[in-house]
Amino acid sequence: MSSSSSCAKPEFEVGECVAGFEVIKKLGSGGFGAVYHVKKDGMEMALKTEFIDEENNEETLKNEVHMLRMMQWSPSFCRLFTAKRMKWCGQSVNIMVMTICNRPLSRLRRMMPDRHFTKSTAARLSYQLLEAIRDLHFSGIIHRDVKASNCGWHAASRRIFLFDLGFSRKFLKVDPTTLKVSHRSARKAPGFMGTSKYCSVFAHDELDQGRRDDLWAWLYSTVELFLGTLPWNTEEKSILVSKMKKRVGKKLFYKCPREFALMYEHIRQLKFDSSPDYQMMMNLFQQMKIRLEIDESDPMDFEEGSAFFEEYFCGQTDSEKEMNSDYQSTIPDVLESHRNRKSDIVTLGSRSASSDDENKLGRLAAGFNRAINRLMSF
Ligand SMILES: Nc1ncnc2c1ncn2[C@@H]1O[C@H](COP(=O)(O)OP(=O)(O)OP(=O)(O)O)[C@@H](O)[C@H]1O
Repeated sequence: MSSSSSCAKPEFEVGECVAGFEVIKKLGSGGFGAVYHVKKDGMEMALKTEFIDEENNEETLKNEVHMLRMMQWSPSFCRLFTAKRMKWCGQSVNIMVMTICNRPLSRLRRMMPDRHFTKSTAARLSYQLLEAIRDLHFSGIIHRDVKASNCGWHAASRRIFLFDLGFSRKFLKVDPTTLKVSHRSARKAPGFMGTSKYCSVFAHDELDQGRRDDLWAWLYSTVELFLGTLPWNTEEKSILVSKMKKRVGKKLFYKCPREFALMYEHIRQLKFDSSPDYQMMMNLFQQMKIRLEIDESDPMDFEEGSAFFEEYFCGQTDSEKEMNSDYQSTIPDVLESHRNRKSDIVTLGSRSASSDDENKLGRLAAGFNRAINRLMSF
């Protein structure tokens, strides 16, 4: 068991000042810490914490900060405002402060009738996620846990941001003498990494992951954006999920725009260290957009002006209400104005909401393996 996940995780209180950032509310928590909505000098941000187990010297956030710093050139990732180590009640805590996103993509999808987006929204979101993955790969990094719950909608830029780089890893290495860059060789037994519902069959087989595996996870996540479900939705056993993935083939895309079958054909022939043809896939998206008359300027299903906005996206979801009511009793009067103000800062991500469409066992296993990997291979 990872030490971070087994050691106590102190909670920051609403109104508390953490490294100069005022806590507005908790957005959710992961295996290694929690994410808070914070404010400083009138600016809203997200603060991610990690309580360090000094005995084991395990610091997942350090890796995430390092990777996010490398991605600051890309518009598909959060801005990193600060990252530091601090003391909190005698404990060492790592924090990073980044752009705050609105609801996670997975929750937005579940708020739709039949839990799927319209073709126009699903296609545009899938394209944006592909752009994020391409940018990450261009920087020499693989994500290893691509899925809609690791994407947040950033309303101001009308983009999705890919977050949670805690699982990510560099796939390139540089020879120190010749300065030649090459793909790292596949490790023999890297262990499972990712989420069973979305990961590639190679990840199920615990093979080392490359760029192709992020694309498989993107493909499965895309199908879910279009259809609201995956054939293995109710299957809990990872081995059976893997079997279903191996069996389903092209049939998976029957109800999706036909261009996805072509992207699938490309992805399925990729080897561990192959370079995917992002441009070819992006061209297929352009073709799809023309064929389906998708207009970039149309509101997304969850944006004001769409047919769904008033009925499905104006209120809070049950899990959001639950998350907010957990804090109700602790909110000091001075912060009451934040809660009452109708603004774009309400209702953001929560762990509890996303957990129902993810394989919990997979997450546990992934958290465990991530801890081991941190210790062994970085
Ligand atoms: N920049 C952000 N803006 C808004 N919400 C965020 C941001 N980053 C993370 N969150 C939300 O905070 C919650 C916790 O995120 P975190 O990445 O710590 O954990 P996780 O992905 O749920 O789990 P794990 O770390 O075990 O994979 C998630 O619901 C996520 O949507």
